[in-house]
Parts: sequence; C-alpha cells; structure tokens
Amino acid sequence: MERSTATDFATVSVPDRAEVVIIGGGIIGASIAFHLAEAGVPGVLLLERDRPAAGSSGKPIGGVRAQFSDPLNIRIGRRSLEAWRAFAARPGADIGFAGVGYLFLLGDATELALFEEGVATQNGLGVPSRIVRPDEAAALCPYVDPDRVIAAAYCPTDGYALPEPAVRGYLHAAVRHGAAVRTHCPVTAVDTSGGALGAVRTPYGTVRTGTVICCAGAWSREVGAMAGVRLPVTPLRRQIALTGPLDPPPPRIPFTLDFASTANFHNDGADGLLLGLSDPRQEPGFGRDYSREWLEPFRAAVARRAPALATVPAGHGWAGLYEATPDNNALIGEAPDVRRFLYATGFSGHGFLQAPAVGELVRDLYLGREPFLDIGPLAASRFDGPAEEEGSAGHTGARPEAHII
Ligand SMILES: NCCCC(=O)O
Repeated sequence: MERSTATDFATVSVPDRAEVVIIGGGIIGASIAFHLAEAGVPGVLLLERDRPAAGSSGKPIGGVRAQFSDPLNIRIGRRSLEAWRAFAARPGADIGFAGVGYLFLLGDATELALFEEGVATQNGLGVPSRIVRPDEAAALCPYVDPDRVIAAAYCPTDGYALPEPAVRGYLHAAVRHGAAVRTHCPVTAVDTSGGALGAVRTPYGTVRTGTVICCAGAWSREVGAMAGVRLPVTPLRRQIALTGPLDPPPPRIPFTLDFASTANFHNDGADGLLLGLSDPRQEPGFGRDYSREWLEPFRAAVARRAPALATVPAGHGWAGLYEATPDNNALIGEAPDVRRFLYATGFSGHGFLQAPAVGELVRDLYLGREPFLDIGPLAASRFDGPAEEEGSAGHTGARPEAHII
C-alpha cells in the first residue's frame, strides 16, 4: 500500500564522527533528530537501514489523541496534539491533520466506569473529553447503533494525521537545522568499552560517537543487545484495510473505536473508510505479510456496535508491527550501565501519536534540561528482575493504560 514517495537520503558514506547517532528513521527517530538539531546540537546523524518510515511509520493514517487513562500518557498525548496541529508552521509540512475527534464505544457498566474515571483525569489536565449518551454517539458516528452501546467517550480535539509526511517533514527540517540523515544504512554493531560508547559500525564505515539513541521500533531489542542494553520490546503484527470508495460515501466521522474488541474505523479520504483491529490471536514475530483472517473478528465486533458496517468491503490491506512492551507503555530513558545510550521505543501502538512530545523529552534528556514531565516511570529498568512478565507494570509504579491497543 504505497501512497507517497518517501524522502530518501541514500547513503554513499558516513561521517567518521558524530555527536549523536540516532538509530531508526521512523517517526520517533525523525522527531528526535528534529528537536535536537533545532536546539542547536551539532553533529546529529540519523541512520535508517531502509528508507524513512519503512517500518510501522508507513501506516497510511495514524490516530492522535489525548484520551488515555493515566496522567503521564494524557500529558504526552495532549502535548503532541498541540504539535501536530501546528506542524505546518513548525517544523513546516502538511501532515493532513484532521481534528475529527475520537469516539470510544462502551458496551457495559464496567467500561463506562473506567472511562468516567479517565475523563475526569483528562478534564483535570485540560483535555475536553466527555461521556456521551448513545444517541449523541450515533449522531457523531451514524454507523453506531445507539441500542448497542451503553455510552461512549468523546474528545473533539483528537483526530488523525498522515505519518509518512510527518516523518518527511521532521527529517527535512532536521537537515535544514544541520542534522545528517543516511538511509539504506544498517547499524551492524555498537562498540562499547568500560560502560561508555565508542562507535557504531555500518557497511559504509564506522562512526565514532559518544551518544546513541535507539529508536528502532520493533527491532529495538536487537539494537539494544548490540550495546548490551536490555530493551524488552516484542514485535506484534497489526493490520488495517481500506474499503475503497463507498456508495454512498461515508459521513465525516470521528476515529471510532470499540473499546472491548479494539475494532476501529474512520474516514479515509472523502469516500472511503479505514478499518482496523488489534487481533488478540496474533502471535509475536517480525512477519509483516498482510492476511485477511483478522477481518472475521473485526466484522463480528462491528456487528455488535455498528451493524451497518458488518459487511463493508475491505480492499487493500497493510500490516505493520507494534513494538510492544509488557505493560504497553513506552520505554524512554538512558541505560544505567552504558553511559549516553538513550532509548525511545516500545510505544505499543502509540508511537505516532506520542512522537512530538517524545522528541522534546529526549532532547531535554540529552541536554540535561528540565523536561515537561518526569520520564522516570518509563525507564526500561522497570522490567529488571528475573521475569519479564506479560502485563506486569514492574516496580516503578508506571500504570498500564486502560486502552489495550
Ligand atoms: N495504533 C493506533 C490505534 C488506535 C489508537 O490506539 O488510538
């Protein structure tokens, strides 16, 4: 599902030395490169083994929201939304931001209680979300059957945007500010000595550096291991499909998501829909071949909430990888045993929507500045211990968010 040509910065050589080497040219690496270069950090080098956004950032459309259950993710989402809205001015690119809102469909009293608590937390942090009755949910999204939901949570300032133009926008702006970007340039080794970084190696040569930032998404565990750093990230295939033109064309709807099943749908251009589901049967792995079996649980789920879409056609599909952590929260921090090995990964499906704020946070971590929030709870060390248990929040108190996709 190629939609646009990616910016390419084909590698013919790498510099002998860089102040900072960012590994990974997806949305997180691109945002960090931009924020560091904009702040005047010299010698920022981003290495991408393929083309920009070749991993999961190549998703056609990405939801952006501040509706989360815990303050940390709410604040990251809210801060990022401000940046997505202003992206045309800074860094300066059209990312197709559409503030259509997010509508979480709720099926029972337990879900409603969870979202009432979440909305109260969000409102306390300035996010204008609210619980809406079934008839208002159906008015916002006419596919929803008001007799089949108990309520919904709606935030009008959420929406979606286009990830690949966002990656390109960040990279072009980073280069304008002096950063270097090399694509088709895999990192094959990270040299360390006595707990300090020495260099990264590539097929085009060795780059001496004192700082590495791992933004390798689903491949971060392997990149971390090159430096002896444990990053508990697991690849998990996620799939979406486009309906193509519908007759009649769909109304303009919020990003609509059934909380219980994760089935979701929203507009794709003027005349189609994008459909998605986090299939709980999916086994971990790097496979990214598209297959259609997820459509069966998707159709079953929408039949329960929005039966008008139960037979909607699903045309072209796309498969990408979530970079899942055991508690579905990101990993952001500095490795305790390898100085200046920083990481921003494990976004568990929320990398695009969190990328602008993450760029700021990692910039501030690098510069030793006071960040806009304490990233301590996101340190990978929360999973240190004998077992890396699925569903464990570890011992730091980082609270898993309620939304499981
Ligand atoms: N990965 C995006 C799915 C929708 C969401 O979590 O908001």
